[in-house]
Amino acid sequence: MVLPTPRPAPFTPKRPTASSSLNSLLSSTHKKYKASITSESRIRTTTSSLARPKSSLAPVPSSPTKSPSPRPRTPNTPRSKSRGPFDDDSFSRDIHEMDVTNVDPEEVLVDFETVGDISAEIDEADIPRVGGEDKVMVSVRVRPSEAQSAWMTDISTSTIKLDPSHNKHVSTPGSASSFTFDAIHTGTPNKPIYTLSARSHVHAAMDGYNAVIFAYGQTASGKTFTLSGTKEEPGIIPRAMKDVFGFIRNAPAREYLLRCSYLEIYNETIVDLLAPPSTNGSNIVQLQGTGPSLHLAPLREQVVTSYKAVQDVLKQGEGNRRTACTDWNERSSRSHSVFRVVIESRERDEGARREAATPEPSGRQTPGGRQTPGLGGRQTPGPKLQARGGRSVQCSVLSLIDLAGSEKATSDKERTKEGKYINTSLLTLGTVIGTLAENAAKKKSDHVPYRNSKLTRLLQPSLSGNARISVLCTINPDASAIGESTSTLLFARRVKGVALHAQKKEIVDTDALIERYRKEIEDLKQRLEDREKEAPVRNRRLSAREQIDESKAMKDLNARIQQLTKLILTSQNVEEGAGDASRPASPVKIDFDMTPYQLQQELLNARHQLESQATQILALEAALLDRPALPTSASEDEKDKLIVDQTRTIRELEMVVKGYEENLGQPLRQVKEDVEKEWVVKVEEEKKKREESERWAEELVKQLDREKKNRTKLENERQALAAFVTKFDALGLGGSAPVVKLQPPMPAVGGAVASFTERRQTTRSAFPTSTLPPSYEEEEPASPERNATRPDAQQDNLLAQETGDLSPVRLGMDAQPSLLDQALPGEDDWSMLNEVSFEAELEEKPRAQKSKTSTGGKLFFGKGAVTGKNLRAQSPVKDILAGKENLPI
Ligand SMILES: Nc1ncnc2c1ncn2[C@@H]1O[C@H](COP(=O)(O)OP(=O)(O)OP(=O)(O)O)[C@@H](O)[C@H]1O
Repeated sequence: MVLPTPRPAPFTPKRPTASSSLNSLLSSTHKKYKASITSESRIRTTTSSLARPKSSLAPVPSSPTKSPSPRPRTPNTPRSKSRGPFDDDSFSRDIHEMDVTNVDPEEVLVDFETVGDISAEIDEADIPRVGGEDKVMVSVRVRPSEAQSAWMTDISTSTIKLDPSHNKHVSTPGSASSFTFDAIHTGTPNKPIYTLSARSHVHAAMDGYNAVIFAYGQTASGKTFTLSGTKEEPGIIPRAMKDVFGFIRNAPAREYLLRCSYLEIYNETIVDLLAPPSTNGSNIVQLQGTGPSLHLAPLREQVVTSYKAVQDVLKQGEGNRRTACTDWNERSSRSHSVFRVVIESRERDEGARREAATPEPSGRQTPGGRQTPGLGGRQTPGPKLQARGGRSVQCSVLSLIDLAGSEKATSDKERTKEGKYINTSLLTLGTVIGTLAENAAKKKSDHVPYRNSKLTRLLQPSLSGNARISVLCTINPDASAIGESTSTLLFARRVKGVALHAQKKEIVDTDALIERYRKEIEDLKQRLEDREKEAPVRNRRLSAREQIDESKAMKDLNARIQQLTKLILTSQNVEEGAGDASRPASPVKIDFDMTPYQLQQELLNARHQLESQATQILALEAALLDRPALPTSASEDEKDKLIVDQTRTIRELEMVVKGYEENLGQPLRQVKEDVEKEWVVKVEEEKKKREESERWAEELVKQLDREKKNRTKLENERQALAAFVTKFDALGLGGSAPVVKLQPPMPAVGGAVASFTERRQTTRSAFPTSTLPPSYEEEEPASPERNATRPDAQQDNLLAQETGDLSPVRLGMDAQPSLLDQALPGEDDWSMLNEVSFEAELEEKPRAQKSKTSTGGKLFFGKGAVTGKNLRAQSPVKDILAGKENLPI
């Protein structure tokens, strides 16, 4: 019975830790196990533990540690951010703030001036030309290990060979032979890896060639460490991007436009790592077209103008990458990741260079009124530089690829499934590379199965020759991994055989948009100039409000001109290291494959941003106008001169003001005095008039009071007389006529006049004409005949006697008709009435009765026989009656 050979223990990299607390936590868990992804499990720790060298090699990574993680995420599940080489406090900016749909490529150009001072960052070492331009550059990196390395390396000859002591333990074909490549790397530092194995390719990309750098190797062999690195030991990607800006810095004759995208191939699905994670698959990228016209859509690209912007992009992409804890690697990449930089560049024109040399006060205004071309076509998403004046635009793509590691079946089902996809695609890559190498070696053109995997399809344009390629093969030096390492080295050897024939891609494109923008700027400038010329004349005609509007319109024009001409980043305002906060939001995302609705939304947002920026610009302009005419750094002489000038201006203005005062002051004062006098007279007149009116009103009030009093008195008199007549009748002095209870009418407005008229007519009919006062005669001549003609006269008279209506007072009232009939009665007339005292009369009543009894005579009022003498002696009423009524007494 053959016992199964025990499976060699897989490499268990020691996890470098950044914090001591985390370190102590992890040091207690050196056991290997599997776990699913969590944000914790994806924490990339750094290298304090790497400082534990065993020999000349750097310390070995620790074993994976258990993480209480939930299940791995599905491709479309939004993933949380993890800490990685690009995690930094400066990454705090939300990537969505940088979304701008409509990016003007001219506005995001980077050139040697705009890139800032990066001298401290650039490795000035000569770029080694290893590998040749028609061959793939292949380097091997041996990861440090705590265990004895199974491989012997000779860095000077770039050779690696399995230690002969292990030959007897392995049966992998070819493992015994030695391998020679372009470079062999050991140790932890990433800088030599970049300098020797990547830098020339980055520069080739900047020169207009497509370039691909990818890391290939067994899981946990150090691919991600090599490409991304850590914060302390940045990998190829961050170094390459710094170098890109350094390259621009050293290329004063050209200007560049950079666009980044970041994607991963997970379980044969291409996912956009920069698109917002979504559940409806909107971040799934499709491969469209074939061969050289192959492109990815929809793919979000971000225009970057500084290294800081690149860091933001990397951070977002890293946060979205799928990693998981496996049996071999605590944070294993479960996908192939591709970071792409599209580099467009063109020659700068002479005018631009000259103007750039003398910085404009308005910042990065484009020299010579640089035209703003539109965006590129859909075929190449994102903004495209436009060729200028027949000069071409170079376009190249730098792809930095971190392949997932080949691995054996794991104890986790999910990881096993992922591993299957990973291994299949790596196998296909191997096959494709093998075929290409064989075709190159044997000058054949056998079918290359690019289509067998997404990875090879994606790499097709590069692998088919039109790219400079650098392959970094990472190996685990442990004896337990000799099989995988040998396989990696064999792959590397095959790759070495692939022939390349990379070509620069140049576009000559004379897009009319440039002219359109240039013309718009010229038109706007002309309009502004015209308005400025007319301004003094026009402003005299305009109201204050209109003048404000006019000045706003001019400011708007100015703002638009500045917007259009402010195009190119200059060395003064872009910093390669820390980024430039004064720059417009950058990097700027472009995705022309979004739905129209999404594009509209982004456009709307961008417009809002533009508006608020325009407002800011206006405010800054205003502040600029308000600032002192001299900078604070101006020399004392200049300041003195300015003060003298301004003093002179003030004096001149004072003289002008004085002249006005002298010439116009006196006449104006005279006019003012005249007007004041005139107004004083008018005011006096008006005062008098008002006083008169007030007096008149007071008089009226007084008269009204008197009228009221009189009315009250008259009413009292009436009531007294009514009582008197009643008593009179009750005494039987009214004859045989039955006693009729007096029912005096109630006073009413106009009622006195009506009563008076009625009584007058009654009286007229009752008295002989001769006894009537002349007024009666005049008004209506009374005669017996006439009376006889009045059949009702007798009856009226009788009725009057019966009702006692012919009272002396009423007759008196006849003489003094009514207060209401007189507008303003004289004082004398009223005094007569005032003298009438009914109380006194009533007091006299018993006396009158007594007299009547004693004399036995009759007491008549009206036509009765009562003597006027008695009445007059007893009451002032009787006097009135005697005097006014002219009655026979
Ligand atoms: N040269 C090196 N020096 C120090 N540590 C290293 C080196 N190479 C790799 N490591 C460490 O080894 C561990 C695994 O490395 P890494 O994640 O880069 O492997 P990988 O090949 O990307 O794995 P996978 O394919 O599973 O993603 C990490 O903790 C990393 O820091």
